[in-house]
Amino acid sequence: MPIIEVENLKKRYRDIVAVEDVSFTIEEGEIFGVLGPNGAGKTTSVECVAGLRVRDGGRVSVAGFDPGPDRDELRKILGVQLQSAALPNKLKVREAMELYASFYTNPADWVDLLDRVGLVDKQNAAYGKLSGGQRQRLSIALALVGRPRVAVLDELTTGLDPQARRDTWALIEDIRASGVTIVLVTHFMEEAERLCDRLALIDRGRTVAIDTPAGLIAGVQGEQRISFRPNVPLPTDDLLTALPEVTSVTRAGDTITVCGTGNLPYAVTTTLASQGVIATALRVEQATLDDAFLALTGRTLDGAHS
Ligand SMILES: Nc1ncnc2c1ncn2[C@@H]1O[C@H](COP(=O)(O)OP(=O)(O)OP(=O)(O)O)[C@@H](O)[C@H]1O
Repeated sequence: MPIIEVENLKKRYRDIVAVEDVSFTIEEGEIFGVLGPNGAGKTTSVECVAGLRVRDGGRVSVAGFDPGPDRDELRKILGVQLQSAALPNKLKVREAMELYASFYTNPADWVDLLDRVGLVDKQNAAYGKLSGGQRQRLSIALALVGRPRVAVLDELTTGLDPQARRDTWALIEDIRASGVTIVLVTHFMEEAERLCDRLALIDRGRTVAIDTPAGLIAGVQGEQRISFRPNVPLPTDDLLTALPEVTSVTRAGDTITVCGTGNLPYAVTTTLASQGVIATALRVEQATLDDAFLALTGRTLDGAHS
């Protein structure tokens, strides 16, 4: 039974249509990603789900509540970590936690939460003195203080270095393991691929696809590419170009790159082996979510046209 249902959501800001037609359902306990380029309407969509913006059309249900009329009920079950939410620099970590805990009748133990996000030693540090990663982790702790069933996390790892990003991913997996459903807004395909059970791809205010990361990638009809260095020089490319799987063979120095379809790595390596040639430094480039997005929209996730 889905915990969140969004059907034909619409939202405009004066003459800008931010969300034209977004629909998705989220099962309880999922990490559900909302992925798309900047300006696609991701934040606006989840803000409508969280009751922070009033939608212009469509239907939204969160655990049976409509975020419009049932805002107070929603507040009890939904925690939100918003993009670029800032606290006063002088506010101490413990003061922020106490303040947020005071909003709820049955808040989580905030010391325990700080422990989970690795900030228990920073209780007396001022917000302004925290690093980017620490601020993000604090914002997650604040989103969880009301013991939510659903946590909405928006652009959580933007601006973090790779290590802090990986630490945050581990934390999100921990939170899900504790039973919280997570809605993760992101424009990072690695993040979506690594963390999300399912994803909605959003482009120009519309849902263009919903599936698991693997399902979205498998749907890409594009070419595969493999590169290798033969252990002995290949006098001619004919051996490879004759294969039905192969569409092109190019060389750069002693590296050969083969493009094609079907089970290309198998076709190429067995053909080489039959001639006594070993493919060294073999690399298979897999299709990515970016390829899937490009195939669906003609644009890449960073917004560039193909
Ligand atoms: N408060 C606002 N007033 C007017 N236009 C807005 C407002 N917020 C967003 N928009 C516009 O609505 C469209 C969708 O924005 P939104 O922030 O929802 O997209 P997004 O996919 O979350 O992008 P980003 O990753 O850049 O936040 C954009 O064209 C944006 O400029």
